[in-house]
Amino acid sequence: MGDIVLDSVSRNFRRDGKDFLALDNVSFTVRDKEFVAVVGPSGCGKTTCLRMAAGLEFPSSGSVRVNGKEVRAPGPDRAVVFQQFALFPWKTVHENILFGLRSLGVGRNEAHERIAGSLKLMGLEGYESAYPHQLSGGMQQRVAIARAYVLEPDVLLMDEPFGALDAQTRTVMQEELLRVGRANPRTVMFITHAVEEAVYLADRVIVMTRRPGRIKETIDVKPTRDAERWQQYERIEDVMDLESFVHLRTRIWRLLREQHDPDIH
Ligand SMILES: Nc1ncnc2c1ncn2[C@@H]1O[C@H](COP(=O)(O)OP(=O)(O)OP(=O)(O)O)[C@@H](O)[C@H]1O
Repeated sequence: MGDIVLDSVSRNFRRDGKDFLALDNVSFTVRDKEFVAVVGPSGCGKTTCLRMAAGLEFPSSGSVRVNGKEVRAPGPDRAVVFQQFALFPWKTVHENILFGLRSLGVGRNEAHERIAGSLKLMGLEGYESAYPHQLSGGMQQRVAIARAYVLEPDVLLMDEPFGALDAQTRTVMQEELLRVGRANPRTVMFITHAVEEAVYLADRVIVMTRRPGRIKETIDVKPTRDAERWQQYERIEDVMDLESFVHLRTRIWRLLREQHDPDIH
């Protein structure tokens, strides 16, 4: 069980000796085993929201709770995947994944089993002894995701995890994440700039406004996905071709474009 609740969260930062409001009274919930994507203009505070759920950042006012508990620090119930894969370059794939398990105090035999399971889940069997520089970007990101999944956290926090990948690899990763999510559902908060990625992956998409970040609208994708049976299509391009998909994507695009930027006339 793991839900994420941001309750009336505001956050001030200081820049050039002045305070500015980065997040303004943001409230949303990611329910247990729900996949929620957050989209919004650059600098609207998406990463700040995610870092608060991770316990790496704190609200100026309001509260952030995971699994009913106020977040005060990072914890093993939450795993974070960042855009830059953040693997240890001097450790093998196996050792990179083992690192988190060791700090959880998982015994040797169990760790081996769990690592083997997570490598299988991410299609990385046979790469246990490879070093990150011997892997493609897509494979490195799969290791980063395997490393998060192996901890069996209640909550996965993903900040533009596919942002650094080329378009083709990104597509494959999106399909894989959907497959892994079906086999092994988790509560996921997923930040992206890519509207299509959000609609393809998420049960709900939260659209934020330009700074100071507020919630503009929340779009429910799951009812459409279920009613139109998107899951019968294996390939992302077949889903993206559906009228129901295009409709939701366009709706989110409009919400993002509607936002008046006071700096641009
Ligand atoms: N530690 C910090 N100190 C000062 N300002 C910060 C800090 N962290 C974030 N900010 C500012 O807060 C605002 C929101 O940043 P954040 O990274 O959350 O936005 P974002 O929506 O994730 O942006 P992007 O999509 O470009 O990654 C930005 O103006 C950023 O410069």
